[in-house]
Amino acid sequence: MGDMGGSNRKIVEGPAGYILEDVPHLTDYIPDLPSFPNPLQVNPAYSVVKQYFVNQDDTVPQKIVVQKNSPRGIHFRRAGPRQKVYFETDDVHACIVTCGGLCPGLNTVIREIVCGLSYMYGVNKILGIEGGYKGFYARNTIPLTPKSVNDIHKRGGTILGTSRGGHDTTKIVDSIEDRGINQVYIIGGDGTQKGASAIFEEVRRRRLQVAVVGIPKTIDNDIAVIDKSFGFDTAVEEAQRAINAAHVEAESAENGIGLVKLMGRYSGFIAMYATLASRDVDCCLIPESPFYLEGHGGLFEYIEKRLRENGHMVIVAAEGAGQELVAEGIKQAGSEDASGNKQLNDVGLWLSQKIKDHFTKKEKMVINLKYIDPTYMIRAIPSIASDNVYCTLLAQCAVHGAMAGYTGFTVGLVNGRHTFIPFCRVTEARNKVVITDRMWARLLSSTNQPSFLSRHHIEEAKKADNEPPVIGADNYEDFDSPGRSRDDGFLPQFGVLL
Ligand SMILES: Nc1ncnc2c1ncn2[C@@H]1O[C@H](COP(=O)(O)OP(=O)(O)OP(=O)(O)O)[C@@H](O)[C@H]1O
Ligand SMILES: O=P(O)(O)OC[C@H]1O[C@](O)(CO)[C@@H](O)[C@@H]1O
Ligand SMILES: [Mg+2]
Repeated sequence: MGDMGGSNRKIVEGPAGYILEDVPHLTDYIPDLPSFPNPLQVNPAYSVVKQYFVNQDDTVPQKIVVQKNSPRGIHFRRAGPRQKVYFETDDVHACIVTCGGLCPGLNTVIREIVCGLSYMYGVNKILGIEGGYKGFYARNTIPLTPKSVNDIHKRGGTILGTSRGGHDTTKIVDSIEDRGINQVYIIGGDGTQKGASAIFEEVRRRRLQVAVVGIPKTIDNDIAVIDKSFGFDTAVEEAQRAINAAHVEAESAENGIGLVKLMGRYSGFIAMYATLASRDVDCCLIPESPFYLEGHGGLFEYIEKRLRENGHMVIVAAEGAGQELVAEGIKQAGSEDASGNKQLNDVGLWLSQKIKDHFTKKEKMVINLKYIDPTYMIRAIPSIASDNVYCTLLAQCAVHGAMAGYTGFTVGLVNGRHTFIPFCRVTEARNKVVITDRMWARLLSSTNQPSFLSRHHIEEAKKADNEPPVIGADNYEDFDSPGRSRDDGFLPQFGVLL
């Protein structure tokens, strides 16, 4: 295999078009770092497992639907415990930080990093950084032990607190150095992973023996490459309660319309999956699929049709849907939050008003519209059982990776297997619903809503999705990225892990 990577990418080529997008290792810049046998070899729980350690050469393909002559394509390093570790148990001083918005499962990940470090590797120096990135230099730390985190997975939110903004790379790495921290676990979304990458680059520049590991978090499911983010299933499950309420209200009133707003700033996965799961939704609006209100094929025409046919209807809107229309209507330029994310106008309130104005004033029709906004309710809850298991495996993989000396990576599920993914791959693009994919077609067929797209729009969208794959480009996994565009369109189950 030859190394064909640039200075920041570690790309290894092999026969038949095999490409490994590898992750950095501490020995890349500290070549004489000593290694030690993994203490799990004598751990009674794990020592009985046949072939417990991952083979050094195991990698996971990004694209699993192939033809006979397809090149082997891009692979990621398989996560899991290694025979050798690069930290002695007593020398490990770990810290954990949570950044960005809340997400079900944050506390489970914190708990399992602490328990994984402690029970699997005997580590007992673990600090919680309070209040996100700025906590490194502006807040106190809290010691974390298996006892102190024992019950936290039953609670929503994060026991460490979180924040947006305040990422100062120099101050953060100074604090890491001053405190003698050598393993940094960073839980957060796309912005957080960009921040983690900056910390890793500075750590490498200073040649510190510090492993920097990201655990991807976002209920929007907008992180690239990975199958699905933790907490997503919990959020979709909770959204069902709001949709059910909207349906009950709508069917009990004359021309009842239930409107539910769900999270999804740039990506409509929660709205799409909640709609598909519910079967009571007549129309789902997401940021990726532009819509219009008036005229032939528009939303008002469809609402009128559904009310005449069925007497009631349910609409689900992702918060990022139709933002151009909303901004046009209220002539307001979007502002930004402390992390530089666009702050959205309330599509739910806007749409409610537009629908009421159209039907009651213009069409002189009696309608009863109920607007339900459960956005924060779906992310401020503890994670459901399947997400708890998912969080546990992500946390354990993060710990195994750091102990084995890997750094500058995010742990993530790729085609149902846990992998180490270089930071740049999860930060360079955003995972979005592909509206020319089978999953969106399934949704359109299940709701029977108009696609709101002209033939020209469809051709343009298809062209964009069929750009040839290029390494490092946003879309080269589009053909088979599960959250994004998988042949069967379904997010995989977590039956096969590690
Ligand atoms: N490009 C960047 N470089 C360094 N730090 C960043 C960058 N983008 C964001 N951050 C930092 O990462 C943290 C979290 O970012 P952000 O608020 O965008 O949330 P997120 O991690 O994307 O999570 P979510 O979108 O799911 O709420 C913030 O403290 C922010 O300052
Ligand atoms: O109000 P906050 O905390 O900034 O978070 C809102 C945003 O966070 C998310 O839940 C995750 O990015 C988005 O769906 C939402 O727009
Ligand atoms: Mg984000």
